[in-house]
Amino acid sequence: MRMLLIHSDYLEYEVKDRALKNPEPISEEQKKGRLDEVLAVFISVEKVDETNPEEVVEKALTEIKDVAGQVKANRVFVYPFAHLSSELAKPDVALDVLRKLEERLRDEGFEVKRAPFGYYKAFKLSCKGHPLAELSRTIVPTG
Ligand SMILES: Nc1ncnc2c1ncn2[C@@H]1O[C@H](COS(=O)(=O)NC(=O)[C@@H](N)CO)[C@@H](O)[C@H]1O
Repeated sequence: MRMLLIHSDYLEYEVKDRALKNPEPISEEQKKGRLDEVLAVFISVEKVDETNPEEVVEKALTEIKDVAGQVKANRVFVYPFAHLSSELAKPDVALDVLRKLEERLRDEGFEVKRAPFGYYKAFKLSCKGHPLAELSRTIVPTG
């Protein structure tokens, strides 16, 4: 899994078109979303993650909690992003990993939104620009 973490004044998105034949079913309300004062986490789930998705979710949770603690963010925006890797996991595995990560972040007390999976989306992001505002993490299952 590849993650790009951007501490932001806000992240907002708007669904434009489907990018997959069968994108995640979404409600009218989910076609637009915004969070202010947020740690935006752009995530590519990778082929290697398919060997142990549960472990990857827990490792991603640990990394996000660590960064959120450092930048003092209590909101997290989970954003499916297929452009951080050339070895993408299958969409059904990727969606399952992202849904589980969203759930575990909520378990840990974060306010969480997840952008819809399998769609082209317009988005606006305001990066705060402090030294820890732009970070990346790579997570690999131990197998
Ligand atoms: N492994 C993945 N990790 C994260 N997001 C993914 C992954 N696979 C698919 N997606 C989601 O599905 C959308 C489209 O995926 S994509 O790989 O970019 N594009 C396609 O698969 C098709 N457009 C054929 O190229 C992405 O924008 C993202 O929302």
